[in-house]
Amino acid sequence: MLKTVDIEGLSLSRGERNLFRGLSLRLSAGEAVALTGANGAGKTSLLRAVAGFIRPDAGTITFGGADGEALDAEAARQGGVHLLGHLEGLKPTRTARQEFDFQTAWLGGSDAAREAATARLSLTPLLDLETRKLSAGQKRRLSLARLVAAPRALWLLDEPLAPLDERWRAVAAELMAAHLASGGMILAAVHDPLPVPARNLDLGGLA
Ligand SMILES: Nc1ncnc2c1ncn2[C@@H]1O[C@H](COP(=O)(O)OP(=O)(O)OP(=O)(O)O)[C@@H](O)[C@H]1O
Repeated sequence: MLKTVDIEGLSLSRGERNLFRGLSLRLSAGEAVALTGANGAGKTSLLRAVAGFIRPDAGTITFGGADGEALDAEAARQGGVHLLGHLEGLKPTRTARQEFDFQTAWLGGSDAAREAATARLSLTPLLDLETRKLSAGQKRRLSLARLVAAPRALWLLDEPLAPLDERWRAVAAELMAAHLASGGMILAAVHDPLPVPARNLDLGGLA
């Protein structure tokens, strides 16, 4: 079970440009960190590096288990990490139900957890719509449902509240609080404060 994430001396570039150097961060069970910084500072890139989609120029990202042992990074990412990006990764002509069922089956969610997620995010009226017909906030609810349907220790969230209205921001806040209370971790790129207690890591302005 994933309990810690250690980022040590991380340097990341995109194209020719270095985004940051020597970044270190330790995240433990029950903790949230809000990543802030100017547009283009590298918040999304850092989330994608932790998820394993971008290779750093230097530094390490280590995942730890309950006894403090280092976990195999690929296995930790496969079984312990959710990345919720602001592009929702939905195929436009498939229905919300097809996407939700496909994604949660792939992620290994149980039927009970899937039903709980559908109820919590009030997805029933949306499930038969093609995803291209969903609003930005409705798409985000579909993505948040994944987090409930397939529990994983580390949530990497890219501007999770941005498209949500007040009602669904409150629900997202409750989901985050419950996740932290059960020993989960959150690393979130935000321009507004996270709705749960969080440390701040500021990536600053453009390099
Ligand atoms: N696939 C890519 N190839 C080359 N450069 C990229 C790529 N993706 C992002 N970048 C660049 O990397 C830099 C950091 O982008 P990133 O999306 O990580 O910033 P951000 O801090 O999340 O910004 P925002 O607040 O606007 O969401 C930007 O200058 C961006 O143009």
